[in-house]
Amino acid sequence: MKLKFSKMHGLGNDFVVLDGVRQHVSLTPEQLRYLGDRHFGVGCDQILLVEKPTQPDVDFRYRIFNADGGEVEQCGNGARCFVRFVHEQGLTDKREIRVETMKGIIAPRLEGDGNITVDMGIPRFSPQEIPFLHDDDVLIYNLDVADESLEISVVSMGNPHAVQVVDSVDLAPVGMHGPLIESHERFPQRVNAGFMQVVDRHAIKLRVYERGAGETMACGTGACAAAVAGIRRGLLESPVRVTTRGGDLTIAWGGEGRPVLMTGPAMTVFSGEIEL
Ligand SMILES: N[C@@H](CCC[C@H](N)C(=O)O)C(=O)O
Repeated sequence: MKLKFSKMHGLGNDFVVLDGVRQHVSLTPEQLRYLGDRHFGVGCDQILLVEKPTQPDVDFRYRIFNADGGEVEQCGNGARCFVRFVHEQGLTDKREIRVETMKGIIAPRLEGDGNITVDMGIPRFSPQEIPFLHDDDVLIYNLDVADESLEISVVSMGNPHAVQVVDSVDLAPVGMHGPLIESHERFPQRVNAGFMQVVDRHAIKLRVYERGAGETMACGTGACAAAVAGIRRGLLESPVRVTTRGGDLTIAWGGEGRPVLMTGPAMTVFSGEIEL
């Protein structure tokens, strides 16, 4: 089977994007891992699949697979690439679209300057919604990791995040603690581990060890989760500039019960065809 794809990225968080509207796409976990493999396949952090919607009043269905082959609920940088892709491929000419994901509707909008703003939905914090095994619903939890007690905040942006404040993102033990947090027994569906350094009340630096992909150059939902956790903890005010290893995102949040807005770029690198 030959499959057409585009290679895209949002701040270096890279994707293989597939048009499942005009071609039939049904991939096994092995085929997804092959597409994601940087040595034997195309190489990416996530594979994004554009499909026809299954609900009324939405334009597309958006499915996301980590490089390890697992399907997940949400991907922020991917959402911006999704909009760029459906425009470049002539699948729509609407500047604002409504997209169905595993965990609800998101609404990305192509801005006049070429950036994309995505309404990422309302963040959730209760342990059951993450899911996170804990009886209380509090702002900061202690998590035992490698003989240390880390202070984390938990946020669901549709997908699960554990965010901690560090003195320096450059010195943070992302490679050592990241995988231990990702697979911690208190996160039954695993988790994305964020390490945020507060620069000032409107700016942070962020590194994220992503579930199913390892540390990425940037994580859109991770940026939303970190900004929201920082605002709830009284450390930050909206809007927040989030500096990742791949560049900057702007995150705006109006507080409890309000949606998070994420703004940033999305790029196409090349298109190709691969035999599976
Ligand atoms: N890179 C993404 C998040 C992708 C999914 C994540 N690894 C998960 O397993 O939840 C983003 O930009 O949000």
